[in-house]
Amino acid sequence: MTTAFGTGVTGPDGRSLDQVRLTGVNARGYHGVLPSERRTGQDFQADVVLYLDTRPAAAGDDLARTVSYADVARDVHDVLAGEAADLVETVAERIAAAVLARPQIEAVDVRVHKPQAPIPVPFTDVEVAIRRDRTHVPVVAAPATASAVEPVVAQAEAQDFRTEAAAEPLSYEPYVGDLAPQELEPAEPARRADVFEAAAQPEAPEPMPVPELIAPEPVQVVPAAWDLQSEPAPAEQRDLPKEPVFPAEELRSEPVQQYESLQGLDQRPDQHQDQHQGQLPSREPRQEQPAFEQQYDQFAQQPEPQQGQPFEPQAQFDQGQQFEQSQQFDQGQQFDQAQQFEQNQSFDQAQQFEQSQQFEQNQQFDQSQQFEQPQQPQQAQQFEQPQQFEQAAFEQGGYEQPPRQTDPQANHYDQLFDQQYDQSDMERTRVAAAVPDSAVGQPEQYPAAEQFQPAQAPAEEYREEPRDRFDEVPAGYVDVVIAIGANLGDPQATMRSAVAELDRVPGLQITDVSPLARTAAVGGPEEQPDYLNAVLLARTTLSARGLLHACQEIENVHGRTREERWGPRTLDVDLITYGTLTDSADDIEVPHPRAHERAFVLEPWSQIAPDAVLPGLGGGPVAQLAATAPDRTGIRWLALDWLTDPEPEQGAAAAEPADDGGRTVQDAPAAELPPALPPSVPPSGRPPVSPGGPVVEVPGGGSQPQAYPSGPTPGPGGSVPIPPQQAAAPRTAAPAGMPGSAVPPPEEALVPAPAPLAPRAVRDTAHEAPEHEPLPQQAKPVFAPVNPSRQPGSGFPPAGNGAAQEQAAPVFAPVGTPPNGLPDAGPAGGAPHGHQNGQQHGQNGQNGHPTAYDSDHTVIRVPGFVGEQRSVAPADGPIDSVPSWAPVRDERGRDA
Ligand SMILES: Nc1ncnc2c1ncn2[C@@H]1O[C@H](COP(=O)(O)OP(=O)(O)OP(=O)(O)O)[C@@H](O)[C@H]1O
Ligand SMILES: Nc1nc2c(c(=O)[nH]1)N=C(CO)CN2
Repeated sequence: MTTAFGTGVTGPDGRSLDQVRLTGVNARGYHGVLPSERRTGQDFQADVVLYLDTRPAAAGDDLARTVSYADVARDVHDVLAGEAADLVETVAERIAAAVLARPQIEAVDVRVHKPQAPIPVPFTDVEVAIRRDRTHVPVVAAPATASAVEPVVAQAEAQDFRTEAAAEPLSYEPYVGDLAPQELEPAEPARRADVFEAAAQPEAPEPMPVPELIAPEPVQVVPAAWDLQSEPAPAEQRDLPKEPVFPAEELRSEPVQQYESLQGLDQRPDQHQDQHQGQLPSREPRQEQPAFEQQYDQFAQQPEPQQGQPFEPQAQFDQGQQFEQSQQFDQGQQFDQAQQFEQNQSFDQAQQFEQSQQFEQNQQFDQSQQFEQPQQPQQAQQFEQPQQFEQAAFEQGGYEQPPRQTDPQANHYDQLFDQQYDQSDMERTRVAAAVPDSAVGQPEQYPAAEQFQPAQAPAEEYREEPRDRFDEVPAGYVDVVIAIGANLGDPQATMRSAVAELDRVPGLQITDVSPLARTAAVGGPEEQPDYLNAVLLARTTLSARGLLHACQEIENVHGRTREERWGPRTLDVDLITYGTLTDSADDIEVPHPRAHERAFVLEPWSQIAPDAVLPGLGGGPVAQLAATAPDRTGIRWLALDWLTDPEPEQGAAAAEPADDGGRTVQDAPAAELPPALPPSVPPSGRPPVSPGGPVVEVPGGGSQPQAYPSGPTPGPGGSVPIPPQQAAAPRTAAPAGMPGSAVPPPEEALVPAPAPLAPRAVRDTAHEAPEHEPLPQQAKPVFAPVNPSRQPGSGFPPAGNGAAQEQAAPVFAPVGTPPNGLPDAGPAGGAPHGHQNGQQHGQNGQNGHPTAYDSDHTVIRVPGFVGEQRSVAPADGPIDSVPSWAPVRDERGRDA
């Protein structure tokens, strides 16, 4: 957000006002939408620039004629630490209101920072910056806690400098301006702040002025929590000259009291006297209990926590705890420092005692947080994880890849696996009976229980209360990453189908689909066909376990069997990440325990999320992990338009190798050729088709015709018809495309395919012959929505509208050394190579290798991932890892 922060304000006389700048006021606040933010709080910072005429104060060298920055700081701090707001914007507005309650101040710039915001990607800060003045007034009133009472001298002389205005310690009021004019009360006429208006009488305080744009309509004033003590301070208190004036103790938040306590500012004369007599000042009961104090109270009422309940000690969870402990330790340190500071202030013993009590309280609160985790494992932790992960990453000095660790769950996982394969029948039954989470009392809708036909009654375990964090249903969407793979049957068709089916799972939305990778099998029996792999980005409101069950159900629908570990399969759907949750249970572990070492997951993932970071042990930047994964050389190619490419004609001749001057399949060393995939046995019931279609780039630069039977040819306009009655077909556990199938054939969900298709821009993640990589002239999105009902906002590029597609074409710009002879890049200055409408073949690079965007714009080679690994993507980001010309923004305007 940009603002004119600190850029100057003209005063009533047309001259620039002076500025008092206060930066970096910070406090732990409880603002935010997420429950965990409300519960645990986080650091907030604020900067303010006060615009006023400082001449009166300077002339008399008199603090009373200006504003005390200490008072302002306290107010700012009080807002940050005070009543929780959902939005940073509201916090900024409150600060502005508190500041402008001082009549001397003509305008204020406020910046509020939320550097620990729960954002699951690396970031530095979230900042909201606003400017408010006497005409563009804050949309909330000043907090009751604001030090709005000005010294008498300042008030008396304010008129000379045209700065008087109401200074009552008003409470915040909900904004009822242009947002909800119909709710305005006629009895509450709109008032405009006017710096020339006389200050309100103390005995009859005026309401906080509201913007003039407010229509005189009825208003329903919902008292904010800030209103709890909104009566004006008594006249005596307001008139106290040059004395620090504080809101009643019960109105001040605990952090504010601590702050004041540290400053020795919270002691009233009588309290000082008490302390000098060695007595502790009694604490008045608070009417407004800070959130963490409530938590403390709750904790105090709870029984002694039992060790190990309900989580098993897990390495990853321990790690999470460490992060939290380090946070707590930090807090503790702050309090240690605070204590020392107090001691340095040589306050009397009574005060120190009180403060040490506070410190103890805090320690107890820390403990309560710690023990709350096992007792209240749901919800909170899920959202705390991002913070913990972020925090840990920051503490480590960025997202440097931690030393690779061997799978800490290996034994457990192996056991689990053996069990599963020993009892594969049981496993099938269990998965089939993995009834929706609605059966465990959760509001999940996938899939409706009655639509299942489990082989046996749902196991008792599924009727239990949520067992662990994997059963938590999130309050909002959680970003997830799902990997799919197949090497039996008709892999591409199955995977297309799976994408459609996943997107149709209620509570799950696929937001992006990676290119399709052809990969050498990793692990399992030696003689195994190549896999096709892809990664899906999605967001879900399902619990992690609910989502895994949905994935397994789709595996089952496609005839997944488990005969041997890592054996060939018709479909594998793995849950790679669930937000930044890192945890494991008997039946589920996230992140997927082997994701960090699997190029067949990491490489497709990094293609669509170059900045993605895999959380957890062994995690790190996905692109970096991909570049070093042991199986990276097994990545054969990436197909771009695999979701939307038209089905090759029956019996079509194998695609001619591109006339690209590169080696053809015949030229390629046999050892480099990917093994042929087995004959198709499509589970979808559609007839197999002969190979043909996209050119496959093989190690060493050769090409080979290759194809997988896929969906039907799009109709006119590139759309694929969707029979409505089938689209609404009920879900059952029958195979896709069969009568009563739970899963409609994939084509039903593929709509409408943009025609003609062109490849999505794909990052070249390696550095092989970068100078010869051409710039595709027009790259367009190749992925169409897989569910027509999910329209704008679903994250998919616009579909079906040729013009829209045209406009959405990515912008290309040079990010490295331009290829020889290429003009400056840009939307209109692309390389002469490339293609249009998917008809031209990619041109040959000057080194004799085919271009990165190959024939039919369907398949790209993956230099560096085939043959010898030539380079490793640098740690400092995807842009640097792109060797030459490459898209810097994709069709959605995102960085590529
Ligand atoms: N994040 C996860 N994603 C998928 N399965 C998981 C996950 N965590 C635990 N599992 C468990 O792993 C079991 C085996 O899964 P599956 O048969 O798909 O393994 P695989 O795909 O052959 O091997 P791998 O787990 O190495 O990918 C499943 O029954 C499931 O309960
Ligand atoms: N290339 C490749 N190899 C694998 C895959 C896979 O999806 N692709 N899945 C496995 C178990 O999930 C084991 N090995």
